[in-house]
Amino acid sequence: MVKVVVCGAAGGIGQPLSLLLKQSDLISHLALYDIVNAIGVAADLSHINTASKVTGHVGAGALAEALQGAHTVVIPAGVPRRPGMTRDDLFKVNASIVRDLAQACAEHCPKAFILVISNPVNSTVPIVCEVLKKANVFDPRRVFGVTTLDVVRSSRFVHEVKPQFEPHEIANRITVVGGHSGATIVPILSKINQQPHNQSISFTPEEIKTLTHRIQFGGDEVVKAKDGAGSATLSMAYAGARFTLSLLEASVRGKRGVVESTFVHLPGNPGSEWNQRFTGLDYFAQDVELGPDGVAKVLALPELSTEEQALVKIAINELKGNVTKGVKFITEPQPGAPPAAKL
Ligand SMILES: NC(=O)C1=CN([C@@H]2O[C@H](COP(=O)(O)OP(=O)(O)OC[C@H]3O[C@@H](n4cnc5c(N)ncnc54)[C@H](O)[C@@H]3O)[C@@H](O)[C@H]2O)C=CC1
Ligand SMILES: O=C([O-])CC(=O)C(=O)O
Repeated sequence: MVKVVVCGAAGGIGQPLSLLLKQSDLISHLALYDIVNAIGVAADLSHINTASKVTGHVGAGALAEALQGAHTVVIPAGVPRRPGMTRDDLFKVNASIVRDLAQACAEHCPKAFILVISNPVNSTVPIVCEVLKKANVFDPRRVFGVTTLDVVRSSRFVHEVKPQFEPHEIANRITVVGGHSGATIVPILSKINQQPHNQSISFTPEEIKTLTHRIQFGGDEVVKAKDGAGSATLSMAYAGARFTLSLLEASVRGKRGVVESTFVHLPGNPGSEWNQRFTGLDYFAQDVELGPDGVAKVLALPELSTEEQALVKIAINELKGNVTKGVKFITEPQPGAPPAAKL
């Protein structure tokens, strides 16, 4: 029975994510932190007749008490995109929000699992890792970029092309590698097996092209449809809850064989050497087996088709810049950049 903290809990993702987490019997205390409105959201959720206690914490002065004793911290804090923006455009605002939350985690719950939802994930995850390294509390097994929405979208979109395959049955069988923005999102569609029949799903080259593009730019579909009112929140809450609960199943309940695609720091993580050599990167999303301490094993990339190899090459090139930008934000802060808030 564990304490889970949601930072950014009053937001578009934070509220439905907290609602989904309130349903889990693995969580004994759900602490909701935000700079606004978290007390009201907590009061509302606390009337639901499931086991966990819910508390609300508002403002930087209340962050320490929210994080104290946390087993897992989920971070959907920060601004979302509007039409015409890239995820990288969010860096300006979200980088310092994530940096300050990571600094507070380093001080108040250095052993907690940290799940980063705030965009741009390709840069915010390196920011968290660098803050923890600086504080001498970094454990690469415990920091995750949440890319589950790419897997969720993949299984839904594949079902729409191949209705004979149920989305929930293929949900855990599609690996998405790379990162979490446009061309860095690479779904491995050449290797989907549907259990229990072990029937493989095959596509025409045109289907692969259309599906890959839709999965890579699924976020833009929602941003456009919401027309200025933000980006994916409900599907993201579903995906964020799925990842959080998978991690709790593996780490708290001791369930074996739990695998999710996620963006992690490769050096120091068990099994990551092959992917590190292949990509030449320190951060990459791929299937990861989860265990009692977080990452139990980074799974080697599957055999890629020629087209997938080309896509991964493009992803690697873009990721290099995204990762470096995040790392440098902590290791080489610009003069005039806002200082870390005292939390
Ligand atoms: N990883 C992924 O797959 C996805 C990531 N996202 C990202 O998630 C983030 C949040 O999106 P939404 O919930 O739609 O935004 P939102 O604006 O609805 O909610 C964000 C919340 O963060 C809070 N916040 C701002 N600064 C904070 C701080 N310093 N500490 C704690 N809370 C703070 C705000 O008060 C607000 O309640 C965005 O960066 C978005 O791009 C969105 C969808 C998918
Ligand atoms: O598109 C966005 O900005 C939000 C996001 O990451 C997604 O929906 O995948």
